[in-house]
Formats: sequence, C-alpha cells, structure tokens
Amino acid sequence: MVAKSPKRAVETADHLATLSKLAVTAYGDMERELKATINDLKAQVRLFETAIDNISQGVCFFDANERMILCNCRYAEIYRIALDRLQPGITLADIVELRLAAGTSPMTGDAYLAFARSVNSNKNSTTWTTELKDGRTIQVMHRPMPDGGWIATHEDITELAASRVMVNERVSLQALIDWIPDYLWVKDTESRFLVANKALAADHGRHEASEMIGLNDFDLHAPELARQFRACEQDLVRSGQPMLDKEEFIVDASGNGKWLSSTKVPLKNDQNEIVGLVGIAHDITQRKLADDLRSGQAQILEMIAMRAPLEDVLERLVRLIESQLTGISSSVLLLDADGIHLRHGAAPSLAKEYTDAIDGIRIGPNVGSCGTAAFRREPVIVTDIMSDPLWEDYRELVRPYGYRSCWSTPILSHTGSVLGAFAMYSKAVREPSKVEIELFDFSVRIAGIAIERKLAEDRIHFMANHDTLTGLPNRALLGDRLSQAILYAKRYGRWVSVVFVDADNFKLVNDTLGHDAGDVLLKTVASRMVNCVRSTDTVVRLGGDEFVIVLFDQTPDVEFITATVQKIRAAVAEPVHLGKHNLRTTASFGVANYPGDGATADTLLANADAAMYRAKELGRDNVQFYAPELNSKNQEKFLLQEELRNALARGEFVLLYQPQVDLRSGRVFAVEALIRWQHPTLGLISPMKFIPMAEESGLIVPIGDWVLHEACRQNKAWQDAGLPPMMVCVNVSARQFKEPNLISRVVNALKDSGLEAQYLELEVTESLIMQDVDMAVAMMNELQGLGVRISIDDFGTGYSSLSALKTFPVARLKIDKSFINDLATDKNDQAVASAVISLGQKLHLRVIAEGVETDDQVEFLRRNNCDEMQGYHFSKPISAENIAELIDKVRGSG
Ligand SMILES: Nc1nc2c(ncn2[C@@H]2O[C@@H]3COP(=O)(O)O[C@H]4[C@@H](O)[C@H](n5cnc6c(=O)[nH]c(N)nc65)O[C@@H]4COP(=O)(O)O[C@H]3[C@H]2O)c(=O)[nH]1
Repeated sequence: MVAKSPKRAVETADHLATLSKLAVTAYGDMERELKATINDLKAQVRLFETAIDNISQGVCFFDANERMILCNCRYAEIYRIALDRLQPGITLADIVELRLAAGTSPMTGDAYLAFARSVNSNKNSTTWTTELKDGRTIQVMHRPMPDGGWIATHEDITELAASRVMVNERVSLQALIDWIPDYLWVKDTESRFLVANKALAADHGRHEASEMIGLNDFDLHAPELARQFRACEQDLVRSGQPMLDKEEFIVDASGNGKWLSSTKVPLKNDQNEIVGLVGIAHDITQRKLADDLRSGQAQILEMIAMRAPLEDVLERLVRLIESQLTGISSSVLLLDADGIHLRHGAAPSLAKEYTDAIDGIRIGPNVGSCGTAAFRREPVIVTDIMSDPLWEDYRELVRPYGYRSCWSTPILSHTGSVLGAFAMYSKAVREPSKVEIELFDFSVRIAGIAIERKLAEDRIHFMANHDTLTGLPNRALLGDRLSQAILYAKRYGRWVSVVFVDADNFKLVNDTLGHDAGDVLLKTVASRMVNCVRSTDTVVRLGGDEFVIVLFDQTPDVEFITATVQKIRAAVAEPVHLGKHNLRTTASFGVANYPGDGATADTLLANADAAMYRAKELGRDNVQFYAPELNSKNQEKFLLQEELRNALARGEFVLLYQPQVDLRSGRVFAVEALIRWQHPTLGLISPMKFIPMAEESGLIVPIGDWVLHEACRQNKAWQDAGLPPMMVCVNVSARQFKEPNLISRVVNALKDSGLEAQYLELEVTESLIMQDVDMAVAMMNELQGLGVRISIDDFGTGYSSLSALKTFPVARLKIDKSFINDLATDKNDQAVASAVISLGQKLHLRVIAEGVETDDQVEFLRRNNCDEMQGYHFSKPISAENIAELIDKVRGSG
C-alpha cells in the first residue's frame, strides 16, 4: 500500500535531481553507487508510505499548482475515490470532480474550489468542519506551505459530532428540566431511567439527577407499585398508546404519600421505532386532598341524610380526616345522655384496648384532652402527653401505644351544647399544623351535624314510639312487642299475659287537682308498674289513664300470673304524695293470656280490655281474668254508652226523691234527689250503672245541670203546692265541681225555678274535696255566699283530714252507708259511725246517716246522738208525687 509523508516527498524530489546530474557527468562510475542509493531511497519511501498509510486521518499534499503530490489511502477512503485515481499530479479540480461524482463534496465544484483557494491564500493554518452531502462530518486541518502548496489532514468526525451534539443538548436540557418542579424523565424500553430531573431525583432520595440514570421503579418504589408502573409502561412501549393525565399515588423517600397526575408518551427514533418513553408527572396532592375532602364531605352528608348509622358516619369522617394527614389517628367521643360521661363514637385506627379503656370517662377539668375539652367547652392542645398535667391520670394508660400529643376540640350543637369531642393523636411531640387546625373545624362541624341529626331522629323515633309524659312505650310499640312475645311463646310453649290497667280515680284527680297533679299521678303509677315487672316485659301507656302490660315468657300457670298482677296492683295502690295531699289511687286490672284467651295481639288486647271493664264494674281496684262472656257484656256497655248520649234530649231521665228525717222529731226536713234513667226497652237504669259512664264521657256535666234545674223546679213546685218548705239535696260529681261555671249554673237553676238558695243543698264527696282542698274550699265558700248549703257525702270512706275539715264551710256530714250496713254487729263500723257523730258535734256540724234500714241501726244512731237519717227504714227513693203524699201523710199523722 502506498504511503507518503509530505516532508519525505520533498526530500525524495531533491534526491532524484541529484541523481540525474550524476548520470550526465559520471554515469558509469557512479552506477553502483546510484543503485545503492536508489535502493536506500526505495526503502525509505516504503517506510514513509507505510507510516503515512497507517495514520487514521486522510492526508494529502498539493503543490503551488494545485497538483496533488501524494495522499494516503484514508484520504481516498473518506472521499470514496478509488485510490488509483488519485495519482500524483492530479489537480485539485479533478479531485473535486471525483468527489462530486462520489457524493462526498460539501458543495458544488466551483464553490469548493473557490473555498479551497481562499483558505489556501491564508498564511495561517485553518481548521474547519464540513458536512458532506452524504451526511458525514469531516474536519479538515489546512496548513499552507511556503512554496504555495499545502498539506491537509481530513478526519471523519461524524460520530464524534453527533455525540457532541447530544452531549450539548443533554447538558442544556438537564439544566432546563432541573428548574421544573414537576417530575420529568426519559426511560428506555426496559423502564430504566435515561434522564431524570432534579425534582424527581430529590423526592426519591438522590442528590443528583444523574444518580437516577440506569435505575428502574423497583429501585424506587414498593414492589407492588413498581410492578404497576412497569406493567403500564410496558403496555405503552408495546402499543405506542400514550398515557395521559393518569392519577397515580406514590410514597416518596421521606415516607410522604403523593398524588401525581402522570403523562407518559412513547419516545421514537428516526425510523419511528419506540426506543423508550418520556414522562412528566405533576404533584396534585393538594388538589387531590381538597377534592377528596369535598367529595368525602358530600358523601358523609349524604350518609347523614340517608340515615346511615351514626357509628358509620363518624368512622367515615375519621377516616377522611386521617387520609388528609400523615401520622395522625383521630377519634370521636360522644357525650352520654347523662351529660357527664364520654362514650366511644369512632376511632378506627386507635388501638382498640385504648379506646375501650377510655370509653365512659367522666368529663372534668383535668381529664386528658377530650374530657377537659368537653368540660371546658373549648379546644385543648396537649403537645406532650408525657409531661402535661391534664394527662396525669391517663399517662400510663396511653404510654404503651406511643401517642405523644393529643389535640381535642369539643363538638357543639347549633345551640352551643356539648355533644362530644373530636381528637387527633400524633406520636410526635408537637402542636397541630395549620392544615390540622383547619381540619378540626371541618370535623367538628360535620360531626356536630351527624350527632344532632341522630339525636333528633332518636327523639322523633322515641316520641313516635313512646309516651312523652311517662317515657313508656306507646301504642305504636305495643303491637310489635306483643307480636314478638306471642311468637316466642308459640315456639317455646309459654304464655303471654296481656294486662289492661285503668287508674280508677285519675279523672277525678285530673279534674279536681289539675293536670299537673294528674301527670304526677300517672308518672308515679307508671314507674311503679315498671318496677314490678322484668326488663323483658313491656309497660305501655295507651293514653289517658290506660296502660297495658305485656308479660313476656310466662309460666303457663294462672297462679303465677295472678301473683304478678296482684303485686302490681298493691304497688299502684300505695299512697301518692301530691304536694300536701296524700292520695291513695287504685286501678282496675283485666288479664287475657295467650294462647287460652286469644291467638293474636288484637284479640288478646280486646279481651284484656273487656276483663278490665269487668273489674271496674265490680267496684274497681281489683283484678279480673278474661272470660268469654265478658265480651257480650262489653258490647252491651258500649251500646248503652251510645244511648246515654241521646237520653237527655229524649227526656229519659227522671228524679226520685228520698226523704231525710230528723231522728229526734221524725220530721222530713229534706229530700235527696236521685236520678234514674228510664230506658225505653231496658226499663229503669240505676245511676250506679250510668253515672260512671257519664263521668267518663263528660256527659255528667249536662246531665248534672238538668238534675240541678229539675230538683230546684220540683222543690219550688212543692212549696207552691203548699208543702212545708224543705231542702232538696243534689249530688255534684267531681267533674261538675271542677267546671268553672258551676256557680253560674247554680245561680241559673235557682233563678229559673225561683227557689230560694237556702232550700238547696249540694252534696260533694269527701274524696273530691280532699283532692284540692284550697280549690274546693274556695268553691264551697262561693256557694255558701249564694246561700246554698253544702254537705259532705260518703264521709269516713277515706282521705280524712280532720284538721282541714274545720275550715270547710259545710253544714252536714253524711256517714257513708257502708258503715251503717253492719252497724248492729260490726264493732269497727260502730266506732267509725260514733266517731263521725262526735266529730260533727265538736265541729258544730249536723250528721246524717244514710242507708238506714233497720230498727237496730236507728236505735244505735239515736243512742249516739246522730241528728238525722235517710234510708229504706223510712222510705226508699220515690217519685215527686209520692213525696207530696208522704209528707202530707207524715204531717197528718204528726
Ligand atoms: N241499700 C240501700 N241503699 C239505700 C238506702 N237508702 C238509700 N239508698 C241508696 O243509696 C244511694 C244514696 O245516694 P248516694 O250515696 O249519693 O249515691 C248515689 C250518687 O252517688 C249517684 N247519684 C244518684 N243520683 C245522682 C245525680 O243526680 N247526680 C250525681 N252526680 N250522682 C247521682 O248514684 C248513687 C247511687 O244512687 P242510688 O242508686 O239512687 O242509691 C242511693 C239510694 O237509693 C238503704 O237503706 N239501703
């Protein structure tokens, strides 16, 4: 291979000139020497050629005439010219032609020649880089020679130039992307980082972005997350489909969770082949948290609206708050109905043993963070549990769980009352951050809504199912409880007892002592009944003074049930203290048992009701078990009640009069008006049967008014007919007595009849007076002011208040006939009767005995100085006409 160095080439030319001279002058002598020299020179040329051919650059020598002296084979190679075409002496212009033909000229021939000549005219060496038409980059170093020729070296720097471009680009791109706060990266097809910016590197614990090069996601993330990233990127590399704005969650090197919105697009080369991917990820944690908080809030409010259980709502709230923060566990404690204890509300990520331990703590001035916050009604920030005095009693409790700070805020209702406390626990000794404080506001607001809503719902539910006065379940719950009890009894072969209870004198108390007293009475009776039964039994208030007790899971034995009901009856009958009154209230009980007395809730209730009515009919204060015939009686009673409503309008009532006789003179000085109902088909009905019904329904008021008018009218009629004036006594029921216009009714009756007030006496019962003494005395005083007299009926039957009796403006006491019946034989009755008589004497009241039937009774009364008597002994109640006859007769005989 030919290889010629420029310097050697010049020397070779000198030698050749010398040789030719020698040939002319002494050819023969010098032939041997010449040959030797030629050989020597050839050897040198070979050496020179070998050397020049072995250098990596292309080399060429040109003389001043632009003729090439020599070049090496690299030169021919660079410009893709066959070596044999580049013979010494070829002109630059010819070479340019060859290069144009080979496509290795950077420009047109003329332009190149002009360029080469301009370079050559320069005395200094010049280096330039030229882009060949074939895309290669050649660096040329041109050195002019003093004789006008030049030497040039040509080097193919295509690869170098490319990598330099790349390096330059890389360096500037790196600087650029490092300024960007988002993550930027380039990965190869194997998901290895080729480029990463500083933000990405820093968040993954690398000081320099370059430290990321060559790493993959498994070097940065937990395996599961890395697998996800890799799967997604491999998919992208395979499909060429970009991934746009995908939300991804990562945990950075410092353990903080971050939400990213990532975009990854395939990276392609000139051949449109995918050689990797370019990624950019924007930190959307704040936005995401705010979005989550908003949607979490909406979800919780929806849960509240949909009446989700409070525990679920609070747990969702706590989890939402925890998802917004790092290293925080939260809890909600609820203030108990007693207002002094905090109960567990929600604390899904606090240790269960810990939350169990603080469940039920009392609020107070130094009860940790929550107990104190609820007590003070203001936030309590404890930055170090281990040293704060508020935690003194709870420090050891919390120590095992490692919580070091606890901040609590009271949860308040819209009216400002404390509903509970919201707390955040951290294992670091610190104060809450701004974000944490903001979340407190959020949490207590939502928790407050949820708790208040729940309390309101509970209240509504309770009110719908319970009686507000007594707190007992009401009718709405009764059916449910009773049905359950029946199901249970059916399954296990047990009984259910349904007990209908009706307080005997509630209406009286309510009407005379007022509603407040009636309420106290009902509450007392209710709680006594509840205390007598098991917690599995149910005491229901149906309304008014009616109760139903469902005795669950009963032994099939009437005796057991009787014992239970009697126990309740005795408890109800205990005296009730109403202010200064000491009442004895009783109740009537009706019992129906499953399965004997009915298979359904409705039948059992109806039959227990019928039994209770029977108990009332039998004089109240007793227990009756259902018997089938009761139903027909009940039906009868119902019909009667309906007819009673029309009886007044139909004029079916009549008055009978029973004379009252002076025991000493035997003179009839008064008559008691006693009502009868003249029923069109049933005949004469006793007041004992319909007066209680009339009292229950309120019909007693118009009926009583009629009695008052009729009695006054009749008395005046007797007087007008010439009978000696006498008093007419009219019974006044408690309901009438309570009527605010009783006085005006009495005035009207007197006015309408023209009877003088002194001939009218009103009989009120002792129990009626005792129910509200002040009111009764005031009313009696008013009546007395009209001139009307008052007597106390049924005296001795109870409620005696001897001291109060002195203040009553009454004229007479009437010994109840129950004491008169057995007066001849019963020592107790004798004692009561004589006590009433002597009491009357002491108080200067007249005393009349009622129900006097026998001579013995008359004899006893006379002996004991009783003033007056009334009873069958003298006369039964008789009609008005018969009274006139009787008085005439007595007058005649007298
Ligand atoms: N066994 C027996 N009974 C005797 C004897 N003497 C009188 N009686 C009955 O005893 C009752 C006396 O009336 P009361 O104690 O005021 O008891 C009355 C009274 O509380 C009430 N009553 C009657 N009329 C009226 C009325 O117009 N208004 C109101 N509010 N109640 C009335 O009905 C109750 C019952 O009235 P009556 O059936 O008429 O019954 C009357 C009378 O018939 C006797 O010697 N032996």
